[in-house]
Amino acid sequence: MSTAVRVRALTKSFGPRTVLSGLDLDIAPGEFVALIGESGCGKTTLLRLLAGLDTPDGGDLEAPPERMVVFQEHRLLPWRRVWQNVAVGLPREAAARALTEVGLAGHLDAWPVTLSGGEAQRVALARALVREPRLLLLDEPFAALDALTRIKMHALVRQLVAAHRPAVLLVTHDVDEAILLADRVVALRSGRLAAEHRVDFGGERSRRNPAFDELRHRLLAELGVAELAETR
Ligand SMILES: Nc1ncnc2c1ncn2[C@@H]1O[C@H](COP(=O)(O)OP(=O)(O)OP(=O)(O)O)[C@@H](O)[C@H]1O
Repeated sequence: MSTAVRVRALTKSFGPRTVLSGLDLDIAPGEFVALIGESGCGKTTLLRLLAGLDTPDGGDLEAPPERMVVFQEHRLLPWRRVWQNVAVGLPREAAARALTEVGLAGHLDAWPVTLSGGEAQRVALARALVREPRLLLLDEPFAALDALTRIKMHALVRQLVAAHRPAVLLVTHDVDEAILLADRVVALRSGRLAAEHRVDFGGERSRRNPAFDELRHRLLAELGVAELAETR
């Protein structure tokens, strides 16, 4: 497959509520796509379809079977130690390597209840990446974290994705997060992709770069909230 994800004319309704109505999306191998859109527009619905957790009503959807999801909540099993959560069916050494990569080499034998929110999400990332997925689906994985932890997680995700090169779909409310992490940002509105932007700055990818602010403003305008965002 020359694309990791290929979606055509995808439709999904819940009872009378049409959530996705003819959505097209391609994600190339190793590409990082961020999906933004207002609450309830169908972001998680699309992610669940790509994860195989739900079935579409119509259209075509191709996604690799080697796919892993990280949710907003860590979903660790409380009765398994950290390494056992990461390495279900794999040797302890595989978990140790993955946990070292996320900075938790010292927590292999810890119980999930003893972890901070940020640490638990690191374990969730290790659990996903230890399987070397071709597609990594991230559903607001940092939304419940405090701002400082989120900054650290952004840096970690950039590092992990550069090392493992999965295709990534990140669902987020956070336009800044989308621009900081993704190769391409797509906006979902009225059941379809309403806009897309390649994040292709000359120079560093940071809030200090004027191109960052320019793209941020365009995305907020496309989501219909630019003026509200400017007048806080
Ligand atoms: N299993 C379900 N049964 C009925 N309605 C559902 C179901 N799952 C989602 N919906 C509805 O579909 C719409 C889209 O939901 P979805 O969770 O995909 O939105 P979202 O963009 O991810 O929202 P948020 O950003 O708030 O998480 C919402 O109106 C939601 O209530």
